[in-house]
This record gives sequence, structure tokens and C-alpha cells, in this order.
Amino acid sequence: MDIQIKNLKKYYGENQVLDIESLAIKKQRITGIIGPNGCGKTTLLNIIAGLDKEYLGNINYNNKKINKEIVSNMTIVFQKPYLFRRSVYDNIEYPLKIRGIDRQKSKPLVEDIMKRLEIEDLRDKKAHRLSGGESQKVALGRALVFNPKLLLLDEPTSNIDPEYIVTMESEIKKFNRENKGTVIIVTHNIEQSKRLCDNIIGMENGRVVY
Ligand SMILES: Nc1ncnc2c1ncn2[C@@H]1O[C@H](COP(=O)(O)OP(=O)(O)OP(=O)(O)O)[C@@H](O)[C@H]1O
Repeated sequence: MDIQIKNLKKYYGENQVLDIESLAIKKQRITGIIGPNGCGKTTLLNIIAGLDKEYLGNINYNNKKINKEIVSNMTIVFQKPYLFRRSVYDNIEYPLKIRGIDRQKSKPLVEDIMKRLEIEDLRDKKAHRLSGGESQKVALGRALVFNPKLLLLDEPTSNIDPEYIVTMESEIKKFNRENKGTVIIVTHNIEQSKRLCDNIIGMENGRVVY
């Protein structure tokens, strides 16, 4: 999904936190957003996700304004994911369920993603009792399972052990390569952005600086 941003301004009260004249994010690529604390990365991601509608300017998705179809084809993984008070399996199955896919068809998809992310042992655990890192793994599984066209990731590996980061990164890359999914990832980790991203957007004080 191509994203075109024009004259985007975001204020919290009198405080301007975003000022982006023009920014294009190319479809089927992995784009990294990097920059210091408080420069507006999460705010930008939430606006692109359609979660924050209090802004000035225009955002187009494949040359269209946001609509129900676009919303159902994208998803965001938060740094501190919100998971339902159900099992890990039920959480990952959920996006398929709300898209009308029955249990029989969704089972192999859920099981495949749990296997690829090495979280099969968490299957029956209550998702709200997971550790921060476990929650991030499950949240990535819940996002990847329905093959979104646009995947927004906010520091998805911030609580993840170094040896497991490799698994997560390779699944993100695989999703991008095999399913032609567009990925935008906010990260503090410059090495990670070099490993993963085709394009990098640098932000400072609410502006895009490179
Ligand atoms: N709900 C809010 N009310 C007021 N100000 C806010 C709110 N949310 C964020 N801000 C401010 O907006 C600015 C941008 O915040 P944002 O979370 O987008 O930064 P960030 O680049 O994602 O930071 P970090 O790297 O620390 O996660 C910051 O100055 C922050 O204090």
C-alpha cells in the first residue's frame, strides 16, 4: 500500500509535535522511522493507522482517503501490546474470526504462525499474563496471521532477547517478500533498521530530516 502524506501538522494544545510537508512511503517495502525520544514517531504511526484523527493535512493510501477496506487491510503492533483476556491461540485467531474465516480454516494458519514465531508452548496461556517480550511475539503473530497489506510496527522487539530478535526480523522480512506486505517500523535500533529496511526516514522535532 502506497502512502502519501501532505502538509501534516499535529498539535497537542499549543505544542506542535508534527510538521511534515511531504512524505511518500512506498508499497511492498520495509520503511524504518528513526529519531530521538519524543520526536513524533509514535504519533505519526498512530495517525497513519487511523487511530488518531486529530490532525491537519492529508494522508492517502493508494491515492484514496482512509476507508473501511483500507482499515481492514492494515494493523498496528504496539510497543506494549493490548491482548484480550483469552488464550494466546484465541488472540491470534481473532483477526481471522472477525474476517469471517471459520475455525477449521483458521486453525492451520494460527498453528503455522505460532510455529514460525516459536510460541507453540504459549498456546493455552492467558494472554494478559504473558511477559512483555512474550506479548510482543504474540502481537506480531496476531498481526501477521491475516496477511495485512500494511503492517505498522512500533518498537516491536524492544523487550525481546537478542537471539530471538533474529526470528522476528526474519518473519517480518518473509512477510514483506512473500506476501508483498508493506511494513513501517519505528525503531531506536539503527542496526536493526539497517538489517531490515529498504528505506529509512529520519525524524527530529516532528520533522522529517532525511
Ligand atoms: N497524549 C499526549 N498529550 C500531550 N502530548 C503528547 C501526547 N502524546 C505524545 N505527546 C508528545 O508528543 C511528542 C511526540 O511523542 P511521540 O510519542 O510521538 O514520540 P516518539 O518519537 O515516539 O518518542 P519515543 O522514541 O520516546 O517513543 C512528545 O513531545 C510527547 O511528549
